[in-house]
This record gives sequence, C-alpha cells and structure tokens, in this order.
Amino acid sequence: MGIDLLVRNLRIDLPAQLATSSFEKNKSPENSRLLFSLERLSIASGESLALCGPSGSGKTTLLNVLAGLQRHAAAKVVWSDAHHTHDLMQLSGAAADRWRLHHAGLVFQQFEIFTSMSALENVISPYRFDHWRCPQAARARALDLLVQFAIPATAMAGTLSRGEQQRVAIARALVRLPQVVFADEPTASLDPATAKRVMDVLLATCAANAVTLIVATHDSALLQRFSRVLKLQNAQLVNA
Ligand SMILES: Nc1ncnc2c1ncn2[C@@H]1O[C@H](COP(=O)(O)OP(=O)(O)OP(=O)(O)O)[C@@H](O)[C@H]1O
Repeated sequence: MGIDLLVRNLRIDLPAQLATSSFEKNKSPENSRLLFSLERLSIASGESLALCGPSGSGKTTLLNVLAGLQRHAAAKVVWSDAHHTHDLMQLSGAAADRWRLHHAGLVFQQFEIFTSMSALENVISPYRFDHWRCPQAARARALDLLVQFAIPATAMAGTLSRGEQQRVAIARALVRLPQVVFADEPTASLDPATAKRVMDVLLATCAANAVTLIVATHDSALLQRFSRVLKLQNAQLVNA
C-alpha cells in the first residue's frame, strides 16, 4: 500500500545568531534569516527523490520536517494512504513517534545505532519498540540485508567501522519495509564502489516494495539514479 505526501506553506526561519544573550532579540523577525520556503511539494507513493544543495542549504532540516521530527505550525505536512491521512505538524509528539514507527524508516547522518548491540540486534531493533514482535520473515530479511551489505550479523556494532555502521543503519531503516524511507547522506562514509552497491540495494528494495525513498545527498554521482532530483538553492526548492 503506497503513501503520498503533500507539503504546503513551509517556511523555515533561523535565528541570525545562534549564540545571543538576548532571547527577545532572537524572536524578532529582523533578526532571523530565511533558510528556505516552499509553497507546495507533492511526492507520489513509490517515488525515489534526491534532495541536493550546498552544505547548510537545509537538506537535513527539510528531511526532519518531512518526517515530523521538526514542527512548523503554519505548515502542512500531510501523508496519506488509502485509509489514513496524517498532518505531522498537527500530531502530538507521541502520535508522531507512532506514525514513524509504523510508516517510516530513518537513516540519520550520525547513524544513531546501538553500539553495545550486535549488527543483527540493531537491524531488528525497530521491533523492540513494537512489543518485540519480530516475525521470522523480518529476521530473515535482516540477515539477508546484512549479507548484501557484507556485515557479520553477530559483530558488535561498536566494533564496526563508520562505513559498516552506516550500512547497519540503512538495513535497520529497510527491515520493516516501511511506506517511506528518509535517508540523510546514506553514502557519506562509503567509498564509491561500496556506495554504489549500497544504493543498488536501497533503490531496489524500495522499488520492489513501493517504498517512497527520500534521500539528502551531496554525492552528484548518485543523482541520476533517482526518479526525481530537487535542489535547495537561493532558499527555494527547485527541479535540478
Ligand atoms: N536548531 C537550529 N537552530 C538554528 N540553526 C540551525 C538549527 N539547525 C540547523 N540550523 C542551521 O540551518 C542551516 C541548515 O542546516 P542543515 O543541517 O539542514 O543543512 P544541510 O543542507 O543538511 O547541510 P549539510 O549538507 O552540511 O549536512 C545551517 O546553517 C545550520 O546551522
């Protein structure tokens, strides 16, 4: 079952100076700067979308908003499938957590894996937050993803290289075959050949299961592999 996204009226303003002694000064509009604004963005179920743009242009910020990790009350970030519609900007924190648990896989820039757990335990850890109901098929999928990523299932995650930890994080995002995967620079720690293999698995798994894929990336070699590329440029999101 697919999931579509519609974003309306998103405007991200940042304080001009992060370090300031005056909170009131920061609150006034003349002391903020526009990071980006977008009037409307729609993403169809099953699309593979790359978000590119220079460092600091707001790719991570936009991913965080699309995943409901960052709130902007004036915006709408509406995900809908055949049965449900959710505006992530309106959900409570707990409801947004539940939405992510059941619909989304996330690959964070800093991976956020559990270093004292094995690679396999990390990959199946989303089930830990769902009463540990890890079906056999999901465990088999976790093992298969680890084989494809050349990671020993029993290795302690803390002993893995950064590139290996990044692959564990990607396998964890895929294991539930969620409706949407958000991946922030998923190949940043990988050499070009490994990056290509990892993107092969990520794109193929998403395509085979109608998973919407949204990737923030600096890596221009990857862009042609996505069905759509959008660039953050001069505070606007434009077709690249
Ligand atoms: N909580 C915050 N408060 C103020 N400014 C912030 C906050 N979070 C991010 N920023 C600023 O927003 C800008 C965009 O950051 P973001 O991480 O979204 O960019 P990016 O395009 O993902 O960058 P990179 O490619 O380097 O990861 C940066 O200038 C950053 O300093």
